[in-house]
Amino acid sequence: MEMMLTVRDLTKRYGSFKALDHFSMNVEKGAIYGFVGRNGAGKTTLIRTICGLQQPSYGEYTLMGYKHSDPQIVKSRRRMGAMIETPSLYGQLSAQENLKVQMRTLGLQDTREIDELLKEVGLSHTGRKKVKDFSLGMRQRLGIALALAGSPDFLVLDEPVNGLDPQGMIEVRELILKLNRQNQVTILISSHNLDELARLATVYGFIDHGQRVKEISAEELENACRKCVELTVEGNEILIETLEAYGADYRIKAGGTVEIYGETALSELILKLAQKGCTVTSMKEHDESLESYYLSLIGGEDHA
Ligand SMILES: Nc1ncnc2c1ncn2[C@@H]1O[C@H](COP(=O)(O)OP(=O)(O)OP(=O)(O)O)[C@@H](O)[C@H]1O
Repeated sequence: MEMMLTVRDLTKRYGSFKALDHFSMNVEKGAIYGFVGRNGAGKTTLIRTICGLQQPSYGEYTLMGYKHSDPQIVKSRRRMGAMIETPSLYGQLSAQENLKVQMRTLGLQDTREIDELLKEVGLSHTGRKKVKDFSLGMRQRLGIALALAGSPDFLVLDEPVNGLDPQGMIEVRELILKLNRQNQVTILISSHNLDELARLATVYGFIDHGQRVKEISAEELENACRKCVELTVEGNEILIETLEAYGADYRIKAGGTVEIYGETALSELILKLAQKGCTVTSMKEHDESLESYYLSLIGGEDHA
């Protein structure tokens, strides 16, 4: 298993406050790593640190095999593109000119790439329009284009769908999937939009109070998010007796509603209940989503 990024025991202190507290993560080559945590959990701090914008107080990370303390890590950084929080753009310049500046900063000559990048993020039509007159979504797309300059192997996106309309979100999602599948770009993406992340991520890392809560593959998460049917009946005793006879996996909730997990022959169950004189008053089917998994891991209250 080849790793793009490994983070070990990383701690970042601001005075006595630990924004990262012995945090560890593993981003395999080829992954789309969904980085999840509430406001202030430490996501941007981690991203800024691995991009070399700030030094860890303790711990280490390796990027494409180079340790953070190894001067050769600059080689890895050249193959990495990042968009962190709101992209810093030149308001008086057009999208094309902003990209030209970025290419020059990176020491790249290929101006043909600029048109391709603009097309890729859906900004070809913006012509001479100054970036200060762009919508939030357009700025966000230009930020992604800047991160893509130089065709990085590792793309780090901090909240990339922030401010995008539904169409924009679909386009960014398709772009991310295309970069990953066709160009084998490894992607680390932090987002509050769990529904959006669930459509992309191949692995998830959950962070809270600067600490790693869980790292889990999308497949493992899918297995952990079991299908569930909620039944409310008149007379729970008959329902429980019937479920026991089926050997079903169930849980009785407050108020008498029963949650039944896994594949259960529902129509057969309901028929059996009716035969025993037990009436079903309500039935709801739902998948435990990434959101409920996240809430069960981290808890519902927001500290921000
Ligand atoms: N330069 C700084 N000085 C002091 N505290 C800081 C600094 N930068 C970040 N913090 C604090 O570190 C914690 C983590 O912040 P960070 O921006 O990494 O969170 P985040 O998970 O990216 O949050 P969000 O989702 O809101 O962007 C916060 O409590 C924040 O106030």
